[in-house]
Parts: sequence; C-alpha cells; structure tokens
Amino acid sequence: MGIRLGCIADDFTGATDLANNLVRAGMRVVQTINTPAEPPSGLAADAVVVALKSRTIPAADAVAQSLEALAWLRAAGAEQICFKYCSTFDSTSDGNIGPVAEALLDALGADFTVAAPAFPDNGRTVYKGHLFVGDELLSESGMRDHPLTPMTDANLVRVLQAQSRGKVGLVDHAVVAAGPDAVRERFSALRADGVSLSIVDSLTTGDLVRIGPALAELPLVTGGSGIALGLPANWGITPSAEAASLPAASGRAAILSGSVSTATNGQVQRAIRAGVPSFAVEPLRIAAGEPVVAEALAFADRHLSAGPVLVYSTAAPEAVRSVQERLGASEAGALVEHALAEVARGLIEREVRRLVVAGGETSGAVVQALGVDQLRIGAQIDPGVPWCAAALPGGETLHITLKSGNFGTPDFFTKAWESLR
Ligand SMILES: Nc1ncnc2c1ncn2[C@@H]1O[C@H](COP(=O)(O)OP(=O)(O)OP(=O)(O)O)[C@@H](O)[C@H]1O
Ligand SMILES: O=C(O)[C@@H](O)C(=O)CO
Repeated sequence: MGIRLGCIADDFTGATDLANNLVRAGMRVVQTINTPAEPPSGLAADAVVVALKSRTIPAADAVAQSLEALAWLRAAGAEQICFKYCSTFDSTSDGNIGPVAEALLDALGADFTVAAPAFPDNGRTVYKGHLFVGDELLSESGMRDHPLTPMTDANLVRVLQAQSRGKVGLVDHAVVAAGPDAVRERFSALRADGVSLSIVDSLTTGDLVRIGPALAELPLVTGGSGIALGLPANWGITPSAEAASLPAASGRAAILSGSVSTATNGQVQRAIRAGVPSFAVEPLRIAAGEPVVAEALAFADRHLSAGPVLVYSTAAPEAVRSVQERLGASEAGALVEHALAEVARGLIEREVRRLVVAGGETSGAVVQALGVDQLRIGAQIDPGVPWCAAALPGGETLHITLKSGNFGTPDFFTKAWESLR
C-alpha cells in the first residue's frame, strides 16, 4: 500500500514542524531531506514530508524542485498533496508560495486549493484574511525586519495575489465557524467565481480541525503546519503515542543558531545569561577571511566535555541590517550559513550527537552539510519543534532538532535537552 499524504515543505524546520503535527495526529511520518534520488520503496509511513530549501530561491527553481518532489510522492502512492510554507507566509513579491501552489495545481490537473497558514498553537491566526503573530499584525511583528523575506503587508489575499497568476479569494471566519458543509459551499462559490487559491481564516486549532473534512476532496492543500491537524482523520487515523518514539540519545551536545528572529534573539540571550559557553560568529570577520570556523571549533574543544556549547550568529535587526548593507543580504546569509554548516561538521567530528539548530535556512545548510537524508520524528519540545533522529553517513544516530526562528519558549536552548532521553 502507498502512503496517504505526500507533503512538500519549503524549508527544513517547516518540514519538521509539519511532520510534528502529523505525528501528533497519529500518522507515522518519514521526512526526507530533498527529493530522494532513489524511487520510493518499502515506506512504512502514512505520510512523507519532502523537505526542500526553496523558500528564498528564484521562483522558477522553487517550482522545478517542488514538481520533482511531487512526482516522487505520486510514485510513492500519495493520495493527497500538502504544500507547507511558513505560518508567517514568508515570501517575496515574486513568490514562492503562489508560483509553487499554481504549478502543483496544474500538475495535479486541479483548479482550486486553499492557502491556510494559521498555526494558533504558536500564535499565528488569520482573520478576514489578515495574519496576526500573537497580538500583532504580521506587518507590525518582527517579520517586517526579516533579512530574506520581510513581511510588510498583513493582508494575505493581497500578498498572495501579488505573486499569483490566478484569482485569490477568502474563506472567512464566519464560514469556517459554520462547519465543513459551509466551507464546501464556499469553495464551490469561489470556484464558480474563477478563484483558484483561497486564504482560509482560522483563529483556533478547533477551526483547523473543523475544516479538515472539507479538505478531503482537494487533491492539493497548502498552508502552515496547522493544516495538518485536520487531515489524518480523513483516513480514519487517530492520535497514538507510539508514532513519536525514538532511539535513546547520548553523546555531546551543542546549539547552532543562525536565526535572526525575535524569539531566537531572546533565546540566545537567555542561554548566555544561564551560563551556556557561547561563541559569536561575526559575518564581517568571515568576509574578511578571518579563521572564524576554526576559532569556533577551538572554543568548542575547550567546553564540550562540560556540557552544551552555543555557536551563534544571531544578532539584533540593526546589526543584521548593517552587515547586509556591507555585504548584501543574500551574500551575508550564504556566508553565515556556510560557516555554521562547517562548524556543524566539526562538532560531529568532536562527537556531538545531540544538536539543536535554530533557523530554517540555517537548518537546511547544516543538515545538508552533515549528509543527513532522512529524519524520524519524535516527541515535541515546544509546538512545532520535535526532536528527530537521523542516521549519520557512518551509521551513528544523531538526535537533532530544527527550530524555526520564532518558535520555542525563551528557555528553549537550556530546556530542550530535558525532553531527550
Ligand atoms: N548576523 C547576521 N548578519 C546577517 N545575516 C545573518 C546573520 N546571522 C544569520 N544571518 C543569515 O540570516 C538568515 C536567517 O535565516 P534562517 O532561516 O536561518 O533564520 P530565521 O529566518 O530567523 O528563521 P526561520 O526561517 O526559521 O523563521 C540566514 O541566511 C543566516 O545565514
Ligand atoms: O510555519 C512555521 O512558522 C515554521 O514551520 C516555518 O516554516 C518557519 O521557517
């Protein structure tokens, strides 16, 4: 039997976030890093999440990579496809949410899908098409300063329309609250009006679960990880603790943080205050050719035997902006990602087997550098952030968690270890 749900995620932390919600809803989930080169075989899973790093690449490349993932997932027997992007709708005016969603619709021969980024467990809600992060509109949240995808408009109908060929509509909260039949009716009305992509309001987890049955008929659904909460029940799958079990963890521990999000800035400061030995990676020093990676690893050598160490490039928005003005945003990003990926490799050589990574782009760079191609999803540390187990190329197990920038409580970097046994 093939898999039920095939998922394509546009970044690596987002993929584990989605996998985490599917596991919590009872699905057995395998996450692959990129589209596997081999055709699917022997997958003991209800869902596969293909993690891409396509959020900030040119739209045409994101489309090509997503279509490749789609072909693999269809070969694995996927009965429905889910395209996962950020709960803060991270994108630019060129995409990549609209272009990828439309290309997937075309490839599936479908004419309509939803765009439902809400993840109320993490404070992301959508009302009248406007995205809120906690109590703030998206455009007034820390996301307005994001280095790669600054979000300056909270009206998602407008944001998605700007990056889509087709017409964008809205399923508003009154319809969602009225239940799946009302949602189905609204889908039909939107279709009749020529709408191909529709933002869906959701204020609570209950809203996301309630729309679940209405999504069963769509070949493609798109959204944040919250959309996963209502899908497994469409196959009669119910929550089970077994879905989240991982092998026992051991080995040295480290934190690598390349996220510049508001939450991560707080978490780094908190870890430093808590006495975690910490090394700051400075982009301008890397650009000047200074041996920053070697220094970070020498620092790790001095501290690893006593407990977790933190290597971070995380900085406040003004500092990030000033680096970007000097180096260019994507050049600075690439430079830091490369350096942190090199540090990750060095840490594995130093017997680190428990690793916290913060930031979606950073996680992508680290996981690829480590040669990890598949993750098993374990228990949740905080909403959207599970521990995962991966086989290193030598066969040893690495326990790793990929934390989205804005996820996790302020003490995440010190408490994460407690939920790993
Ligand atoms: N001090 C810095 N100056 C400039 N750029 C930085 C700095 N530190 C990190 N970066 C870059 O900023 C980007 C941060 O993106 P990343 O996705 O890793 O984190 P995030 O955006 O905070 O988290 P998420 O995408 O999970 O919400 C990366 O490309 C990273 O290399
Ligand atoms: O949806 C989210 O907020 C996260 O999974 C994510 O994608 C952040 O990069």
